[in-house]
Amino acid sequence: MTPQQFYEALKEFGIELTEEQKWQLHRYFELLVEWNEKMNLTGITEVNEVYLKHFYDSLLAFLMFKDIHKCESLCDVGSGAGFPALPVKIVYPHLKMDLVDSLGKRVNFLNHVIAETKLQNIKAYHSRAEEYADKHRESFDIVTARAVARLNVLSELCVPLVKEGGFFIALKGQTGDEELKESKKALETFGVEIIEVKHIELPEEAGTRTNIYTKKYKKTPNKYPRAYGQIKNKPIK
Ligand SMILES: C[S@@+](CC[C@H](N)C(=O)[O-])C[C@H]1O[C@@H](n2cnc3c(N)ncnc32)[C@H](O)[C@@H]1O
Repeated sequence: MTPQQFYEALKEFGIELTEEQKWQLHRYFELLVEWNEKMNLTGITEVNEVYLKHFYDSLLAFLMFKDIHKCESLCDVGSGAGFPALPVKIVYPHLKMDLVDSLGKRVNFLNHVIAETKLQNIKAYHSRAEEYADKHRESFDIVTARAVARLNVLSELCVPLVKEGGFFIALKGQTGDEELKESKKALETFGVEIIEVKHIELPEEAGTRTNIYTKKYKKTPNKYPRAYGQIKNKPIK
């Protein structure tokens, strides 16, 4: 997907990018490739592949989420090199965003991209998500994550951060349905219900996506999230 094809694809969702937004995405791409030579950020560095497998893939779940304009804040757990958070922030600049990652070097990269692309009301934090919940419990309209952990583990990291009435959106690949089955109890325990599951084929046979949308209908019990060892070794079943 060339950048031009990417712009056209967004138009199908009613989004016409400004020159500034196009520049922000391109600058982000350049920094990703540049920093990737010194540290491990991504295996995908060819321009058309980045626009498809990182930018478009990150955005799809949000382009298809009609409540996005009603939401004000978003937390991306395990942002890594910035996905899905940074493309989403560039396209939806009204969102106030926190990016959380447990790896300090990646957080430095994220804050560098944020400064270089002149994004406002967004910051990356060096923290484990389960510790971030100490001070940011029930704080965000949307909490999201891509490629961080299986859903039963991921939901314990993410859902405590979601406000009552807010959304936890998990970007999943082929194993999405199987992960959903094993996570029914966990999702209920942490206080969210499934509102939609979208199966999508990426263009150019780039893979299948299962994007899972849940809504928080009650507070997460205070004992969650537990310490990571417990979350990982004894996920709710
Ligand atoms: C495979 S990368 C995925 C990065 C990005 N979301 C993407 O889709 O390209 C997983 C990231 O999650 C971070 N991570 C894993 N467990 C975490 C936790 N408990 N809290 C915060 N970050 C975590 C890792 O440091 C890593 O950067």
